[in-house]
Amino acid sequence: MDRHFLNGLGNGGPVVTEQQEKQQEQQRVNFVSGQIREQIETNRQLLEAAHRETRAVEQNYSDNASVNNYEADDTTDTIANIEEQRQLVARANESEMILKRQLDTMTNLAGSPYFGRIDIKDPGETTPESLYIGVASLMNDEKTEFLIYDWRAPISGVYYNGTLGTVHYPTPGGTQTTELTKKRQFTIRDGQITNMFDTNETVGDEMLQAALGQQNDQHMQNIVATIQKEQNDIIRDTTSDLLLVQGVAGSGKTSAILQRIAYLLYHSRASLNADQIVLFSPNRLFSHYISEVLPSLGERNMRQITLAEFLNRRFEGLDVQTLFQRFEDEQSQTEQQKAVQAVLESAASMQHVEQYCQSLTPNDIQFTNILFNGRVFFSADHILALYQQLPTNLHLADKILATKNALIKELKQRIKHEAKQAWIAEELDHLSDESMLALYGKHRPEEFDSEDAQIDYLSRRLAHRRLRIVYDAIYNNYFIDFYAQYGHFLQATPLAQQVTTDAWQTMMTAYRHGIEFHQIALMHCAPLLLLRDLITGSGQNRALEYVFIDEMQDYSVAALIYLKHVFVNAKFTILGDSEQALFKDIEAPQSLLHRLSEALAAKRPNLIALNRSYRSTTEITHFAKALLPDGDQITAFSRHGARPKVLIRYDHASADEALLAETKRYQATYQTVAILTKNAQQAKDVFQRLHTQTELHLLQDTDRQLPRGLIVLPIYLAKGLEFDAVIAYDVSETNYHERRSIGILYTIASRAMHDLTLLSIGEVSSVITQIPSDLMQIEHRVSKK
Ligand SMILES: Nc1ncnc2c1ncn2[C@@H]1O[C@H](COP(=O)(O)OP(=O)(O)OP(=O)(O)O)[C@@H](O)[C@H]1O
Repeated sequence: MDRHFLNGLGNGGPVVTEQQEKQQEQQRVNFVSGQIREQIETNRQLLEAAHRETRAVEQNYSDNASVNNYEADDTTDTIANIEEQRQLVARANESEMILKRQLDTMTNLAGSPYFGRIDIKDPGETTPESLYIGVASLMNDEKTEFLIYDWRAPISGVYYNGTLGTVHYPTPGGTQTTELTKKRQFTIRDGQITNMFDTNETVGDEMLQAALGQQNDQHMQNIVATIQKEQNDIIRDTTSDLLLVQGVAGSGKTSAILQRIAYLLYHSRASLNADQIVLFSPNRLFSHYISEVLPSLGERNMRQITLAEFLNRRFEGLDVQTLFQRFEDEQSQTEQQKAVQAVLESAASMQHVEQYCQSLTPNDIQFTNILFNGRVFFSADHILALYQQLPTNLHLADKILATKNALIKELKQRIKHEAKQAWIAEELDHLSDESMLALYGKHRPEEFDSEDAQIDYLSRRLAHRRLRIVYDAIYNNYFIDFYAQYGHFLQATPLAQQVTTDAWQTMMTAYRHGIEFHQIALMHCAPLLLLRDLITGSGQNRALEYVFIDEMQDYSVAALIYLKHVFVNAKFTILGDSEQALFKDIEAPQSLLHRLSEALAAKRPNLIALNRSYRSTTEITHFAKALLPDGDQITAFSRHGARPKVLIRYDHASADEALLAETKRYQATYQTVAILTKNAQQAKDVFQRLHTQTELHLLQDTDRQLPRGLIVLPIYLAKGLEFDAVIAYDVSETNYHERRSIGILYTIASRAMHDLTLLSIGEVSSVITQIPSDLMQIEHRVSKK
């Protein structure tokens, strides 16, 4: 195989027909597939050898580690030896992991080695060179040439971005210019080219058509073969410290950030690993849904957490209201309650926290007694006195730290004192043999000169153990009651104009009441955590490099500010679609960027808007966008299907009948069919009525996986997900009459890839009846006569 064949198909030679060209490309695929197979074989043998090596080293390690220390004279040598062995095991494991990863990558490449080809002619060259692009790079056996370029290589950017002609691409040495003379796309399945064509577009629609026409399964797919230009801008942005992506439903926001993570990991291999990246995802189902994308690209998954999990970890012992509960509760909120919530969740409220902390006087700090066995061990007054002795010019957090250190010092003295008390002597008398043996630690009874010395030692050890609980309380800052402190903050905060004194008072009472029952509403979380962190000078994570937040419309500005405070060194990528706001009103992307840049003190903010919707058929997208007052900017991808169907029934029995018939019809064609309801109660009701008649799964917020078959779930659990067919349950005016019904119905409609039915029990919601009727098929009447 000569180099010209490998890298110069169709370049400069005699004119070849399309058929011949396809044959030549197929030959190249065969050649590359052969190379991959060979390399897989070699790798497999290497992996087996590495595996044997690891086992041997591990065996050796466990033999050595179990040496009886008591009998060995040279314990230090043994420890050093064990440490050396441990490192050997770690290294052997790592080599095995690397080989395994290489093998996985090759296996990924085997059936479909690449999807793109670009021909480029560098300045001064006469013939172009062909580069083939796939999910990972591959060199020939001699390691002299790239058979496949990784899609993330600098030159590969040209495939996604450039149209034919002069193009530029970044390299470590600066921007390079070259001429793009050809761009070719392939679909290769099981080593056979099934589709191939040249294009001048970024990535032609034909490939995309094929990708989007497929049925959905339990996992999201990677999109590297068909990344679109704006998505590519998101993926390859390495400079912004705040990248705000505002994209309409189904525009590929989630896809783009996952490929972005793969891109960042590739480009900062030496300095960045997957553990330094965290994605805040909307729910656990979503985490599972996207979990295969990065592994399919040969990368480890980033960390994933939901806001609820994050908050629960920080509010140990408290039951934090979830987004879902809040959504449910909000349906019965008064206007004043909404106003109070808006105030607490604003950037201004976080500023108030800062100001409050700056001007906090010693007497206002809510010091609290530290108890031990039901008695006051350190009194709040004593702690205040310690605090007041400190120099006044110290920062609040430094003073708290100094107080903490002073308490720990006192505790050490008190341990000596307590060790001499009767309660310790008594406990010592009643210790079991086993506990007593443990209390000796590394000493042995015969080592002591006298019984007194022995008892002294044991008493101190026991007192130390028993008072550990006090140490932990000091260490964890339990000498300040942060819940009371926050209550004090609420009391001290100037009342916002839009809020009445009564409403504020009611909120404070509800807050205190909640705390008594170990509960806290979401709106209090960000200000309270910031307050606690500022007072204690803790709570920050400096190691994280990238934070991704999906579905940002569900986060308050206060929550985002808090996350920025926590992940102080991280670059933020925030994705959202204000149209899908389940909780808030819609906001224009530019003004949002402005507001966020200010709130998060971003130095290099960037906004990328995605207006093309890929998920749904043209008909579904046209219907969904018509629901929105400002949906004009949304463009549909041209892939056709049936118009959404609106079914109207006037009683539950006939509605259930229609629902069943519709699910049967969809299940005959599709893999994933979902009934989406407005809230959890409705999902439960549907489940209870139908599960005896058809196999149906009810999903709840504790679920982590999407089961196969027909499912019913409230819309907030379906955030970020997609289904082949969706049935929106009860889109009647009674069910959807408030303003925010628009966002909810839009989110429901936009979950459907191929088919959508909306079932109304009674008169249809005016959100739907106000749109042109030719966008839907109506069965029965839209309104009662
Ligand atoms: N460039 C692309 N090539 C192939 N498929 C794509 C592309 N962009 C998006 N898609 C597909 O479109 C669907 C929607 O993408 P994704 O879930 O990333 O959108 P989203 O903007 O996060 O949606 P939403 O906000 O509605 O949850 C997915 O099935 C995804 O695979």
